[in-house]
Amino acid sequence: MRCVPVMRTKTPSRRSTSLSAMPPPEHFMNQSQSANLPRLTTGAAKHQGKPLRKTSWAPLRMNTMAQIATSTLPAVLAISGSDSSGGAGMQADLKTMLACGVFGMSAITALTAQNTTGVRSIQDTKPDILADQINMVFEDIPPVAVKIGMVSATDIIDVIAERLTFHHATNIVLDPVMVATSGANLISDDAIAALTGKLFPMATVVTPNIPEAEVLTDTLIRDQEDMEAAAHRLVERYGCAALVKGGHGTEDANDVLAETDGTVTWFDGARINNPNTHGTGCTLSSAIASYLALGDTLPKAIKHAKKYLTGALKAQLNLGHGSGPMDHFWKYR
Ligand SMILES: Nc1ncnc2c1ncn2[C@@H]1O[C@H](COP(=O)(O)OP(=O)(O)OP(=O)(O)O)[C@@H](O)[C@H]1O
Ligand SMILES: Cc1ncc(COP(=O)(O)O)c(N)n1
Repeated sequence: MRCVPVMRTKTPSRRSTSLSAMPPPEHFMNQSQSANLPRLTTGAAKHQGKPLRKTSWAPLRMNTMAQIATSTLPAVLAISGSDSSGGAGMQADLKTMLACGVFGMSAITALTAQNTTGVRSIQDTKPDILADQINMVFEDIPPVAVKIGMVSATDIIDVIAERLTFHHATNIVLDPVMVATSGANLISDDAIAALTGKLFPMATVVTPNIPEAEVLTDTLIRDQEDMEAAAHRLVERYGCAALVKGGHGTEDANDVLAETDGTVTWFDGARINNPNTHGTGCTLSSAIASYLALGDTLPKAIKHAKKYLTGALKAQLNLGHGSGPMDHFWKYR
């Protein structure tokens, strides 16, 4: 069975850049790929292995400065909780961003002590420290996209909403994390109201799984028709696009996107037989933010993100005693 996600749209598809045409970042290339890149010969390279005479420094420095190669990457900010076991939360976000070709930055909302079998303890970040993290990032390297994950308390949500508004954040991908795969509750009941009231209206897209979409829409989701109706309801209620993910369904892993202009797009994916799904939601949302930062439209970003996630599941990494993490680096092995 092939597991490449397929996209079906109910309106004519939009144009966007092809990712396959994009070269991987140089440090991920193999030797023959990187050997084909143009090289700059700096003054320092010419002197390799030989001690430099003092008299040669001044011309050498000017020569080197004139020829320094500069490069840049779109930067993406993850605002999420730390997962000590590395498979979900901030750790999954940063690994995903690196693998998807953007520069990942972090504002940590909570420290969790967890592994693949459960969550032992949670310490929320003090709101002023969270505000400082967001400020320091935006003041220096303004992100092109922002991914928001675990936000467990109202005061944390308030500060995120206020700071992101202040900094005119764009391309906000919000994964409304409620319950961990291991079963632990990761948000308080009163924080759900703050999340939907303050952060949903700012989001470009929200990405609930089926149980989360049921809570957010007060409906039962039994089939794909219900998933699509829930996605529409979220768009109507909160004015942002909504991707309802089918990972918790019983058949294929199909996700549905409803956009504010009424467009509905299904992203079909065959269910992969892999019990290690810790961090799938974190990974998908970070990949969507990464591809938005790289210039994709929302449907294209989701298509590429799902392809990345599918590959990570197909790699069949098997770590830990519970539902384990995925191989975020699968593309480069
Ligand atoms: N077994 C699977 N095979 C293929 N795709 C899957 C599988 N499980 C989940 N997915 C995909 O993973 C993505 C995340 O969906 P899921 O419903 O698991 O989110 P989630 O529950 O928020 O994740 P998390 O485990 O981080 O809480 C979706 O694109 C979904 O279709
Ligand atoms: C810090 C943090 N953020 C998010 C999740 C959800 O991921 P999952 O549902 O796969 O456990 C998690 N377990 N921990």
